[in-house]
Parts: sequence; C-alpha cells; structure tokens
Amino acid sequence: MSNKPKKGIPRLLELAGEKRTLLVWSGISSTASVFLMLVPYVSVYFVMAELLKHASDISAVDAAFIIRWAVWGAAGMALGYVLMYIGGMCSHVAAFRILYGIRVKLSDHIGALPLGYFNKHATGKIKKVIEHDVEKIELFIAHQFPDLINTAVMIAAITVTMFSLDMWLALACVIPILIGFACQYSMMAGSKAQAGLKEYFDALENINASSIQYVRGMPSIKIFGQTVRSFRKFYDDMLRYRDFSVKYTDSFQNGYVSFKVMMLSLATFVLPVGLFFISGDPDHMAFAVTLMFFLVLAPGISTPIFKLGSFASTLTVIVEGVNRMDQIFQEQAIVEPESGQKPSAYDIGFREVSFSYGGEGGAEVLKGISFTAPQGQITALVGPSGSGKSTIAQLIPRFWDVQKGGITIGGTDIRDMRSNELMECLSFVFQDTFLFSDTLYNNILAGRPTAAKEEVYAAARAAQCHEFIERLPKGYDTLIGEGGVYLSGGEEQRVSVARAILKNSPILILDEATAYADPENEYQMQLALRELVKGKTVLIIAHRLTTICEADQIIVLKEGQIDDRGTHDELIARGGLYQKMWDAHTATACWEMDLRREEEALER
Ligand SMILES: Nc1ncnc2c1ncn2[C@@H]1O[C@H](COP(=O)(O)OP(=O)(O)OP(=O)(O)O)[C@@H](O)[C@H]1O
Repeated sequence: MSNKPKKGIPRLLELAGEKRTLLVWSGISSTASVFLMLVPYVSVYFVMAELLKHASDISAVDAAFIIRWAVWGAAGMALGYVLMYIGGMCSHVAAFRILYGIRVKLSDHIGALPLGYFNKHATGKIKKVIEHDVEKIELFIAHQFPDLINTAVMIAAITVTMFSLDMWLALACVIPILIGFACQYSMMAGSKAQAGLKEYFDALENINASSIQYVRGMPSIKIFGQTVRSFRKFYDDMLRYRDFSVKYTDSFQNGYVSFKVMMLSLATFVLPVGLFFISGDPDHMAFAVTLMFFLVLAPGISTPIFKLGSFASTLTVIVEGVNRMDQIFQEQAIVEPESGQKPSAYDIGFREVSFSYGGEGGAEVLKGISFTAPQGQITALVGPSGSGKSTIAQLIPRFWDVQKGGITIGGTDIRDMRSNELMECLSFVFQDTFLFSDTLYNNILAGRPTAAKEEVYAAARAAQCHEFIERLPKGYDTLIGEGGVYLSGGEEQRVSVARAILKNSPILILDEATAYADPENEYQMQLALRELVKGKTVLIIAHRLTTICEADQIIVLKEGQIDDRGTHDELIARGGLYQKMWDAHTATACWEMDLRREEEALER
C-alpha cells in the first residue's frame, strides 16, 4: 500500500475521521431520494400508457391500476422529500462535527508549535485558515455534498436511460458534453490555474495580515497624518488582490464560454444525427418518439451539468483550503520527551550555543555562547541593539530550538523536559505586555489559576498595583481592553509583574521590563521587581544600565558573541565595551538632568 500523503477531498475525509459515517448516510439518503423522486414520472408514464391503450373505450380503463400508480407516485415523492431532508440533516450535523474536529485538531497542533512560529507567521494568516478556510468546508459538506450526490446520480441515471434507448443519439449528446468539460477542465485544472489559485489564496492571506496591521497601527497612521494610501503594505495588497482577481477571472473566460455554448446547444448535435438515422430505421414512428425524447431531455441534462461545473470550482477552493491547513499541520511541533526529566536545581546553563533564525546553514545571530546564570542570583545581559540579548532570553522557553550546543536548567537539557514542566519553572515579564480582554483579577490570576483571592491581592500589593486597581470604579472586576478600561504602559507592566509574582516560579526572565517607566513609574516598578526577584534565578535584559549595575553578573554581548563578563565594577575597571556603554548612558542621564534644570530655571 502506498503511504503517499492524501490531498484534496480524500485528505478532507481523512481529517473528518469517524464523522465520515454520517456523510455516508447523507450520501445514501440523497441517492435514494433521487430514485424516489423519479417514481412520479414513472407513474405518469404508466397512467398515460393505460389511458392511451383504452383511448377508444375509456370505460375499459382499469381504475384500480390508475389509483395504485397515483398513490405510488405521491408516496414516492413524499418519501423522496423525507429522505432528502434526512440527507440534509445528516450532512449538516456531519459538517458541524467535522468543523469542530478540524478546529480542535488545528488548535491543538498550533498549541504544540514552538512559540517562535507566531513571530514568523502573521496572525492574520493563521486566523484566515482557522476561520475562513475551515468555514468553506462547512458550506461544502452541509450544503453541496448532498446536492453533489443528487446531481451525479441524476446525470448517471439520465445517461443510462439515453444509452438504453439509442446509442447514436446518446453519443451525439454525450460527446459535446465531454468536449465542453474538457475545455473548462483545461482552464481550471491546468498547472497555470492551480498556481493562480495558490496566488489568489496568498493575496487573500496577505490582505488579512496587512489589514490587522493597519488597524493595529492606526494610532501611528493618524498621528503622522497618513491615509490608507500611505500605509503602503495594506494599499499594495489591496491593489494586488484587485488586479489579480480580475486577471484570474478573465483567464477562465474562453473555457467557460465554450463549455456553456456546448451545453446549451446539445439539440443542435442531436437533431442532425437523428435525421440521418431516421431514414434508415424501418420503424420511423418509434424512432421519431425516441428522437423527441432526446430533444426534450438534452436541455434537461444541462441543468445538473452546470451545477456539477459550479461544484468543480468550489472543490478547487476546498482543496486549496485543505492544503493551507496541511501546511500548518506539517509545521514541526515541539519534540516532547517520552518521560520528562525534572531539574534538581534552577541555574541556567548555555553551553556553546549557536543559533540562526533561518535554521541550519542560516546566518548565525548567536555564535558559541557559553555562560551560567547561577541559582538565586541576578544575571544581566547588555549589549548594543541587535547583539542577540532577546534571542538568548527567547531560547530558554524554547521559542526555537538551538542548532548547536545546548541549554540546561539545573543540569537538565531543556529538550529533555516536558514543555509544561519547563514553563512551570519560568516566568516572563516582556516589554510588550499582553493583557487578556478580561477582568484585572483574572488577568493576575492567569499566573496561577488555582490561587486564592488573598494570594491574588497580595501579589497585586507586592507589584505596586493594588492602589491604582482599588481606585478604579469596579476595582479588581474592571474589564480590560475592548469595552473596558485601558491601562498605561507602566501599569500594564506592573500587572504582568503581579502575574509573575503569583506564579512564583524559580526562574524569572525580564526583557526590557522597565521600558515604559517614567521616573514615578520606574520607582514603583523597581519596588515591584525587588519583591519579584527575591531568591530567584533572574536573567534580565535592560537598556538602562542603572537598573542592572547591582546585578551579580553582567554579560556583555557584541554581534552574537560574549564580549566580556563580570560585575559592574570589574567591567568598568577593564574599560571595554561596557564602560563605553556606561559613559554613554551616564552622559544621557546628565543631559536629561541639564534639560530639567533648564526647564526649572525657565519656570522660575
Ligand atoms: N524573528 C526573527 N527572525 C529573524 N531574525 C531575527 C528575528 N528576531 C531577531 N532577529 C535578528 O537577530 C539579531 C539579534 O536580535 P535580538 O532581538 O536578539 O537583539 P537584541 O540585542 O535583543 O536587540 P534590541 O536590544 O534592539 O532588542 C538581530 O540581527 C535581529 O535582526
């Protein structure tokens, strides 16, 4: 058996899993309903035949026979509708269950991906796949699947009937249909069309991603008096989508027109063939009746065929949507060890770590980094912008896995720890704090969902946010974000410190934690952090060197390598890069002081 990965509809059915059974029932009900719907036509045929047989003496008509067929016809139609309804119900239930199943699978998989994946991929793209592409599947399974079966069975039944009546007339009908299909298929299924569809999906994803950026970047756009036109990315993506859609639709013109012309002129092909054969048939009358039947049936078959054509275009969209889902499923999830090891201590060790964002062979942003952040001590990372400080911090929670060397916690390689155990050891306070659209209380509680009320308040007090929370009209029940209040950058950071205090993990990583702090806020933040770092292994990244000069160890980075290390005094004494940074920092502080003095003088 081949293990080739499935694509398109077979892949969709594979994703549907055991919910396929409902789809099978939907298919069976729809097929049965088609045949039952044909019963009234059969009954009309027999009733007509009986009436014609006794046209000269109508009293000889078998009334019971006619009533029987009338009842059969009505029953067939009624049962046909019931089965059609059951088929529709089954497909709807199956669709929503499949949708739910696929979304859960996608969410589970996304949850298992390394955090770096979310930096690399725009949220708009992921959102489009989970919402838009999965939703299209519902449309297909719930509505079009039973219709598709109906249409296919009807076309098959009509074709069989045609061939059983007359092969030549049937061929005169079927050959133009096949040519019409070939014209359309060559346009829609060719490699150019497939590439076009991919490009169409890319354009749609780009619009999704850049529209989110546009909305998020609205304050900057407004402040700088710009318009949508000046937000080039969104504007360009919209233009690209418009131009591409017009070009893409145009490319189907010839194929679709040829297909439609063929379908609507089937009688033009049937009539000459019929006239050719009628003269050679001894039973002219019977052949004439058959020819009449074909001339009536030919336009009738075009309706289900048009329907089938529209399904073909939906199918290509579904297939591309399933491909997009598979691209997410193919993303390598974090490799979890069978049985995770627990660290016995909480020092962090970097051993000859080299890392490139581009994977193996890419440009290295960290080159052979080795250091130990001892347990219970504060280690600071400093260095010019782009030297790799944030990358080091993000490698510890496995945003990405290192390509060379290894990172350990208490001597245990982080790749040998289960992710939940690794995360339990760590707390983060990032520069950009993320608060959920929820109450302030729940935002702090997120640090340890099992914490008691008093513990949440204690954490808020320690993080210097209790006072400002109490001042809000609804206190801890105040909603944050949409429909609620917005906090200042410094307040948000202190809430995230409260969250970290509540989590009380043995290792703490602070990335630019005082970035938003004004003098008042910075003082509050320092008080909050002092509480937070007590007895923890702390790795801190800060541009304000004054905040880290007390650190037990300072590691100076330059272009992805360790340039120097030591305490503040040792590094100053050595007079290297750190001393230059310190001089620059103190010069800026003096400059700020001078400005303040000038302002004060002016005020006086
Ligand atoms: N997601 C990413 N993909 C590719 N390259 C990245 C990514 N993040 C950072 N880099 C690159 O890696 C290098 C190190 O970046 P990093 O953010 O670690 O530096 P940093 O010292 O923290 O800088 P800063 O002080 O400005 O925040 C930079 O050259 C940066 O351009």
